[in-house]
Amino acid sequence: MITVENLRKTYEDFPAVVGSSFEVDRGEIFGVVGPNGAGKTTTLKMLAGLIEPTGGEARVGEFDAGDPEMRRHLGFLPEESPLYEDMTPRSYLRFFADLYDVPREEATRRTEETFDRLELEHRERRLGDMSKGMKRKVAIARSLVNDPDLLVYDEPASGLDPLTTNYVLEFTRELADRGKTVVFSAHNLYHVESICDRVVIMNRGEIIARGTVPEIRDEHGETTYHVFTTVSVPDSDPVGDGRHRRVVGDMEAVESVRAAAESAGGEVDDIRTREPSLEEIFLDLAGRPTTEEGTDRGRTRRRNAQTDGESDGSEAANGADDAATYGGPAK
Ligand SMILES: Nc1ncnc2c1ncn2[C@@H]1O[C@H](COP(=O)(O)OP(=O)(O)OP(=O)(O)O)[C@@H](O)[C@H]1O
Repeated sequence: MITVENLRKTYEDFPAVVGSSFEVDRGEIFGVVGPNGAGKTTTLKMLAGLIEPTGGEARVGEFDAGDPEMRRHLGFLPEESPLYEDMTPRSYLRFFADLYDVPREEATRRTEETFDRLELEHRERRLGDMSKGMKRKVAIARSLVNDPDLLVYDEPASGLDPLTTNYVLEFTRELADRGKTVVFSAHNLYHVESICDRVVIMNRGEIIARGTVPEIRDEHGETTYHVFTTVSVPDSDPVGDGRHRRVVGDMEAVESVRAAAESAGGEVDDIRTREPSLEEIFLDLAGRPTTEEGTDRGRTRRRNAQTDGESDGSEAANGADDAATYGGPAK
């Protein structure tokens, strides 16, 4: 469905995307994740034909992503979706349906169906008076008004409460089950882990990992061993039930802990393995220097940077407005 080859975008002299290649199959949910400034929005906007690549190619089905005809098959949801405040959800959707030449009856049926599914109330209320979650639902409904094959969603759950987030994610899964292809970006890796079929992790414009979450875990994640001892050993922490726990990365280290416990008059009581979450792998990978910065692949945990990223991301304005979303000229 989507083929991206060596896609690049440079803003003036700043390289925002430095050579991405990936493919997305029909009916797949494909996640693009990465910290702030990684190049996710830029990638999505190139896929949606909203910005012109500096180099490389993005194809959607038989079309080049920049082909205006492609937009008839696309539903794009920008990270920030300012809506026309004086319209109501129904009049707003009618307006977009008309832009896409969707027959009135068909448009009304689709709109009401989506509003019902998303449990959108107050369909005749002024958009300017609606909550952020309601507006997001209206923006999602708008992305579906032309019954597109491809949905490109930039942070679909941005700024939503957990309940609405669940709705939106479940709905996204349903759309893929109905055969639509979904490419979406997210900061919240739990969302990615819960619904994506495959993922790319971006950092500083580069794809640094790709695959299904289990594949990424196999390739980049390190299993840790939690060794519980009946006595304190160096670098162990008490766990509250009289035992101590030492976390190590390989079996050799497990044996050292065993030796330390025995020489202190105790023993190893239990050993548990733990697989890293996508979030841990992401933090680990995103904390490494890029290849341009050197070959030291030492691992640096950057939990603080990630926390900042999550709060900044939901507020970040990315400049897409209604007209550009529908199909304004490529910049
Ligand atoms: N129009 C622009 N002009 C100059 N630089 C830009 C422009 N748009 C984006 N950038 C820069 O390109 C880089 C990638 O931006 P992009 O918005 O694609 O990142 P992102 O991964 O979506 O980030 P976020 O998670 O914060 O939304 C950032 O350093 C950003 O500042």
